[in-house]
Amino acid sequence: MDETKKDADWHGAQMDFSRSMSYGDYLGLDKILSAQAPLSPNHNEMLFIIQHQTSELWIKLMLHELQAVRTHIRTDDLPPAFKMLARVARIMDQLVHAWDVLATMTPPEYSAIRPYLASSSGFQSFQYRELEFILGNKNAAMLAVHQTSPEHHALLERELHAPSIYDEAVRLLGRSGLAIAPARLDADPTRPTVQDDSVMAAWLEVYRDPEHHWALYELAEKLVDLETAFRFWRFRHVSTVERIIGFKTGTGGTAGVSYLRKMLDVVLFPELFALRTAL
Ligand code: HEM
Ligand SMILES: N[C@@H](CC(=O)c1ccccc1NC=O)C(=O)O
Repeated sequence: MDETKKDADWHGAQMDFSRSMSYGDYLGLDKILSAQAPLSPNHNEMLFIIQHQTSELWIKLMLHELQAVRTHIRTDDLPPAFKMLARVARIMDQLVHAWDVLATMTPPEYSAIRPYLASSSGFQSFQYRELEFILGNKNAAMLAVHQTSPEHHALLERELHAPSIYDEAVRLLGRSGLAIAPARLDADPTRPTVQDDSVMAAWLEVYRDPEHHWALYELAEKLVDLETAFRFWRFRHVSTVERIIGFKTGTGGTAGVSYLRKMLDVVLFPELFALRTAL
């Protein structure tokens, strides 16, 4: 058998894609795999770039899932929302473990790359900001960074004014016959979530009688899973940053580690954590 024939018969695999779509065509690999453009001569810059690019892709998927979650909660269709929330929490776990790869980069290795980054920073990630917003950590001041991109600015402006996933969960509590204060239902969507007594009382009722409120109970625990994973991500970020750049000022202009440490105090779904003390 000649070599060409042998190749063509390789386990019956299709070998000629001149007239049909291939793996690379479908996945747009030409675009993805030509998007790594190191600026420094340093070997480790490829790790730095790919770490961020893969993170952005996973964030893209989380946003895709979370947008659908919001619609499903709004339309009282919880089973698909549970499935998607579980997926988002697992993606977040994956990003938590991804820090292990980046942490193989030592301070001198990063110092060789850092000057080439100029004033660019993860702080300017529009997808990350959209993720914070959809989870309810709203902050209008963060839009300023995106002035140079009208498209990203508009997207974040829209998300700033939209109800968060948690706002939709609170509305669902109200539709389920639990008393939610009108002031909470009419809260300014551009402000971060603030703990509310009526929401706390409603979730407490759910947790005190799960059998009667099983779907809300399951929703609450899925949200707690997600916030827990996000907290781990924030912690791994600040710890990895401290390990690599110590207490240097960030390229994005913040104080660096002390800024990231403050972000550890963010609570996305306040009542879901506060209620545990009362149980
Ligand atoms: C050597 C690795 C890294 C270092 C030294 C680092 C450092 C920093 C610092 C100092 C900040 C504060 C903003 C500033 O002044 O620049 C920041 C923010 C940020 N970084 Fe990183 N980072 C690293 C890796 C990553 C990775 C892998 C991601 C994943 C996407 C990431 C995402 C972000 C995000 C989203 C923010 C904004 C956080 C917020 O505003 O709450 N960073 N980073
Ligand atoms: N803020 C980082 C720079 C940095 O990490 C960064 C720069 C460009 C693209 C992504 C980055 N990652 C996360 O902040 C620093 O101060 O070294």
